[in-house]
This record gives sequence, structure tokens and C-alpha cells, in this order.
Amino acid sequence: MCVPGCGGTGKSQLIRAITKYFQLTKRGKMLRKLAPTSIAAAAAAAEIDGLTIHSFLGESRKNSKKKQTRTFRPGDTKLENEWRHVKYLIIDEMSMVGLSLLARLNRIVKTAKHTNSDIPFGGVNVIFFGDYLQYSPVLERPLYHSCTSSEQIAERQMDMQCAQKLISQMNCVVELSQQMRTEDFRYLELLNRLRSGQSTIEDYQLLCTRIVENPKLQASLRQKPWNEAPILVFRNTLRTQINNRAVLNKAMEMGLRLMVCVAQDYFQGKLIDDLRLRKTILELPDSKTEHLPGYLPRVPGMPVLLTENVATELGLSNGTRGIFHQLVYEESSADIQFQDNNFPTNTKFIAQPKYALVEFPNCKLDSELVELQTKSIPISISEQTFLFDVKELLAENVAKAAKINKKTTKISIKRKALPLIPAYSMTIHKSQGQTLGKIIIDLVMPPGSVEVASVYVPPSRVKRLDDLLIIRPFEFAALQVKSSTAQREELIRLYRIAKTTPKRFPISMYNKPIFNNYTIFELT
Ligand SMILES: Nc1ncnc2c1ncn2[C@@H]1O[C@H](COP(=O)(O)OP(=O)(O)OP(=O)(O)O)[C@@H](O)[C@H]1O
Repeated sequence: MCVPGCGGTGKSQLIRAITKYFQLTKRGKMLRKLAPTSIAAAAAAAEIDGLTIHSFLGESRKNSKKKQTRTFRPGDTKLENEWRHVKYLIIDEMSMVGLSLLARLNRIVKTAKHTNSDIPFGGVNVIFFGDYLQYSPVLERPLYHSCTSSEQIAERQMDMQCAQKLISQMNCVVELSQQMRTEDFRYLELLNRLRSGQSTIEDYQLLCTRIVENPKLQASLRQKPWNEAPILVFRNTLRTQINNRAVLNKAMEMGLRLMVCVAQDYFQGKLIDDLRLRKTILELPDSKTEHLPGYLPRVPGMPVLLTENVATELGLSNGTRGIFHQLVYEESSADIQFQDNNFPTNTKFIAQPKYALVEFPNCKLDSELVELQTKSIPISISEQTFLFDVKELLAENVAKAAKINKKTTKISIKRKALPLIPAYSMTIHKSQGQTLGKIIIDLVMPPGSVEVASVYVPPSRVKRLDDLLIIRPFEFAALQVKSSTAQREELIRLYRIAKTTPKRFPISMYNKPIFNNYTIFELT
């Protein structure tokens, strides 16, 4: 089954209602919720008490040295127990699910359920939620992709074809069409045209009235509410630069000396002491370091994002927002030798903090930890291993000084750091699936091919045009990005199935408990 709907039509809300219904009818164990492993989806997963598909499959993130995939064999009791009671599987943010990921999930559920290999997902009912015009998976083919015979890598291709077969078996589609987020009708019309690449010049003019430099707006990024609004950007590097700058400004405003936590990086078991190699690795974008940042500038009261699943069941997942309160460290761990051009000369660098105290307003931990306020959680150092591309990023003399073999192309680095990044700015990927109060966006598209999600996802996060500021002037062409043929074809296919769904599943077949404004249909 599939429940498609534009941004803000209440897909997450419906998942919450279904969850509640299963709980109230004491069948919570029959429902499992998964979301693809990407930051935005993980945030959605946390909100729906779900897990990421990758973490469920026991896979680590892509660029670590060895892909640590849990192996599943028939008769694996742990696996069978995990799925024993599950009859319904909700997959959220389907636009970000890749074909191979779905095929792997199918294999595992079938193994767990011990069923005839022809039965998809071992007989578990799968319900996909999402919007195919929002972000597609990173490094993978989306579910609406059509495979061509020229595609190589036999195993992957078989996986992809298998997943396409599964998707083609969807026979029940219920489209959510009523907008629940956007309250501003004119703005809603604009968003709908933006989705279909049919924006008008009037839409463009209307959006231009929200450009920061427009004198009529009298909006200052230094004052409330805009100084608290996250700036959504396309690139990790720009996000990091804005965050560093914002933390520094805040520290100056508060009359504090800037403090930066520096990650500890190890090569072949030893702390890297060559300063040039160390700095090159510290400066890598966190997308290349298993999301553990090299530098974490901090100031009390700053917004932060968790970059790891610390305790998903408590709502502490990759993407969860919090407020940084305090860094706990020993004075001896201050790295006096360290200097970096990215930060002012009087910056205090801390190499081995013990932990950070972070308040997570939506955390589900109700009891107070000893001597800590409710919702104030100690976040400790985390450890990750990632590959560093020596050839691409290191000058030969630096590699030689660090005693790296000439022929080596990639080296494995172990990093210890706090799994936190400042959240004054965040990437658009991370905003997907969220309703945000006020935001500042950029509509100057990055170079290269642009998907419709890049223009549609950011402005569709808010309720009204007034909740949005645009950081700089942009071209009309940005509003005319079109969806791909594959996206359009899949949307049409879903639409057709949606038309016939009520005929094939007439209401008389169901009993109708009404809950939370939704009628939940259940086969009697
Ligand atoms: N039935 C409802 N009654 C009242 N408010 C609702 C309802 N459904 C959704 N909302 C509100 O509308 C907003 C958007 O809902 P939700 O996040 O579920 O949409 P979505 O379809 O998942 O959006 P996106 O695709 O952008 O993630 C939320 O603020 C939510 O609380």
C-alpha cells in the first residue's frame, strides 16, 4: 500500500494516529516503522518512534572501511524474534528509499518470516508514505527509477529489478490531498506550482518581497525572530562556515572567549601528531567523517543537532535538535599548542572533553538524572572510523612526513569526538520532513543538475510566506525546475491506482473505528 501526499498533507500525523490506534488496541508489536537512513528521514523516524532501515539491517554508513553488515541466515533466532509479531511495516519518506535498500529489506524480512520466496516481505503488509517530489536517496536509485539494460553490476541490478517488481505490486493507494501545514492560501498555490515547475512571474515577484535586503521588510538577521531562525543551505561546507561564524558572533556578544572542541584522530592506532595531516583531516566536511565534526565551536545556549542515534527510543537520534548548555572537561585537556586560521587567535581548543550537557526539549526521558535538570542529557564522546583519500587531499610532502606509503590511496582514520554540530544553519536534506517556525533559505541553486526537491522542500517547511526570508536575490529559472519523467510517470501510476482503490476495497468490507479525526479501516 502507498500513502502519497505533498509536503504538509499530514503523512507523519497519520503515521502517529495509526501508531496510537495499534497501541490502544494492544497490538503495538504488530506494527514496525522504518525510515531510510538519511539525516532528514532519521529525524522523521525519531518523531515516529521508528528506526532507520540501515540501522535495522545492521549496516554502518557508506564510507567506513568495512561495510559492517549483519549477516542473516535462515534460523537466526534473534532475527526471527525481532519480526515474530510484525504484520504491518510502515516505511516513511519513501522518496529517499533506494531500490537496493528495499531489496535487502525484503530479503531480510522473508528470512525472518521463513516464507516461500515468492511472497513479498514474507507476507508482512508494507505501507509506503512519502512524496516522490521530495529528496531522492543519496548514492542510490530511487524507487521510481526505471532500470536500463546498460546498467552494470549484476548483483545490484538484480536487486534493483527485484525492488521494482515489489513496487509494481502496490495495489492500494490512498492519496492525502488536504493541506494541513500551509495556512496561507496564496502561498499554498505558489508551492503547488513550484512542485510542478510552473511558477508564474507573479510567484517570483511575491517571493522576491521576502529577500532580506528588501528595505520594506525591515527584517534584521540580528534581531528576533530572525536571529533564531535556521538558515537552510545546500552544501555542508557552507553550513559549517555559517555555523562557525554564528557561534563566534554569539560568543563575542556574550563577552566570552571562543571555545572549540577538536576531534582526536588516530592512524594505525596512534594519535596523529603531524600538524599538517591533522589539520587536513580535521577540516574534512563531516559528511566524509561519519558525521563526527573535526571542530565543534561552542557557546552556551546555542542550538545543536545530534549527528548520531544515541537513544532512538528516547527521541535522541541523528537530526534531533537541542540546546547546548555546558562542556565538561579537565583543564589539562586544553590543547594550548593548537592554532587554526578558521578561528580567532585567542580561541581555547579542548582536545578531550568528557561530555557535553545538552537540553533536548522533545526527549522522552521523564525522570531527572541525578543533579541534572529534566531533559538535560550528558552527550559523551563517540568513536567512528572513516576512510581518508590521501591522493586527492594530501600534498606528497605531507604524506611523506606522516609516513604514509607512497602507493596508498586511502587510509583508515579512527575519530573520537562529540556527535554534535551547531544548528544555526542546516542543510536542506536535514529539514525534510519537518515543520519549522521561521526559516531563512537560499534559492540560488548549486552548480550541476538540480532536482525539484531543492526548490520545493525548503519553502514548504513553513506555514506562511511571512515565516520565510530569502538570503539573496535569485533567478526566475530556479522556480522552473521540472520533475523528471520517471517521477511524473510514477506519480501518474499512483494516481491511477488511487482512483481504483475505493472500488476494489469498498467501505462495506471494513469496520470503522474513528480515532483522532481519522477513520481507520481494518479488514474484518
Ligand atoms: N489531521 C490533522 N489535524 C491537525 N493538524 C494536522 C493534521 N495533520 C497534520 N497536521 C499538522 O500539519 C503539519 C504538517 O503535517 P505533517 O508533518 O504530518 O505533514 P507531512 O505530510 O508529513 O509533511 P512533509 O511531507 O513535509 O513531511 C503539522 O504541523 C501537523 O501537526
